Amino acid sequence: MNRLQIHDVSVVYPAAQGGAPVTALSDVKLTINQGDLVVALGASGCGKTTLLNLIAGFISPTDGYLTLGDSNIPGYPRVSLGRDIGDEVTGPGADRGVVFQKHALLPWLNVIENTEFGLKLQGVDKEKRRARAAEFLKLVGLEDFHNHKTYQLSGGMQQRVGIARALTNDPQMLLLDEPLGALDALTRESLQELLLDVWNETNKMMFFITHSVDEALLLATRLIVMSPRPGRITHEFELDFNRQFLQCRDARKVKANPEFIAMKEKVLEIIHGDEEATEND
Ligand SMILES: Nc1ncnc2c1ncn2[C@@H]1O[C@H](COP(=O)(O)OP(=O)(O)OP(=O)(O)O)[C@@H](O)[C@H]1O
Repeated sequence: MNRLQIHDVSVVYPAAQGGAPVTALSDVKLTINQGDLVVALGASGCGKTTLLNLIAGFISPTDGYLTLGDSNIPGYPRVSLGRDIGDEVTGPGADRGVVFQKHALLPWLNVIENTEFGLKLQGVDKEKRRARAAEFLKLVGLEDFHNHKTYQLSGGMQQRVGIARALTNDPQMLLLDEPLGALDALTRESLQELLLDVWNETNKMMFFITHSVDEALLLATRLIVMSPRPGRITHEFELDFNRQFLQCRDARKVKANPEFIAMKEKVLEIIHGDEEATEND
């Protein structure tokens, strides 16, 4: 079983000219198991993107460390009792796929060339990488768009290519930094459903950042709420609204569930409290 573990991690950004250092994350502990869809919510500046960048290996912790690995590989766990499974995360790797808010596709390549790009860099032969890219383009509903240039596609379709591209590398984990934030409401809903289908079908670990409480509650198996100054995880909730959605395929019905409404109120209260505290600082 794959697992990502974050062990007592802090991140301090050095002082900019004339300013003080910023403690973006303080003493963060988090375990993400195979099949977890962890969503991070929190007031602006609470360290969500810093946490994602750490998991992606784009930045290093000031204190603490992260591990990622498969407990079924002989030799693991390195330490008993299920802790320290896997290898220390020390930089970016193909085991983690990142989907950004802005898709970051290459405009001179068509859809399938963009999707297979990571495998091409890894030296996978053309037939193999085409077949894998086609498989994931089908999964995101773009099987008829292989030869389109990415700038000919709508924003939602471009994000679908970004998701297919990340999946084509077969990462253990998908990291998504507000991937739906720039989309109109209807496209956003259809991509939420797509992501739940992808999660359900692939059973990959996912770490997802959003500013939308509705989106967080609908998608998450575990919701973490973060607070700023210093950034830390203050609340964690186990949720099953995504399972409810996958059963009934009706997001509006799930969102009308009194439990959903009560959880939304609870989370909004936490976040608004943090925002007011920050404004009063
Ligand atoms: N490269 C950097 N150098 C210095 N400070 C930084 C840097 N990146 C982020 N910060 C600061 O670290 C804190 C956490 O930032 P981060 O972007 O991780 O928060 P966030 O929760 O993702 O915010 P938002 O919701 O606004 O995107 C903020 O105070 C931010 O100003």
